[in-house]
Amino acid sequence: MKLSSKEIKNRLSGLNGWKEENSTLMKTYRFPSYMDGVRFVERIAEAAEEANHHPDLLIRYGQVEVRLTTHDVGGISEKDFQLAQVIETLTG
Ligand SMILES: C[C@H](O)[C@H](O)[C@H]1CNC2=NC(N)=NC(=O)C2=N1
Repeated sequence: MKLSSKEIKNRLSGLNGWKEENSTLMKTYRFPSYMDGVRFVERIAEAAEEANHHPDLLIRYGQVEVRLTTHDVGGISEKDFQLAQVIETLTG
């Protein structure tokens, strides 16, 4: 269930701006306003509920940090990459 570092490296090349840090996928998204970031977080939360897979989210002024890891397996799994792909579609 946990992906190897080789698999993670390969999968990361298909994602824009994501990186691995301490067995977590992470990306920082930037927004013109604080509320744009909040609205982005709301869209992520809906997708997370849909997937039953939940990221850690940090809302800052003008940016949102998204961190994904699979607690059940203690590392990065397929679910993390799947949700990252979905999150990439939510920025528009
Ligand atoms: C029972 C278990 O908590 C659920 O299957 C889901 C909920 N959301 C989750 N989110 C994340 N990031 N990791 C999990 O292991 C996870 N488990």
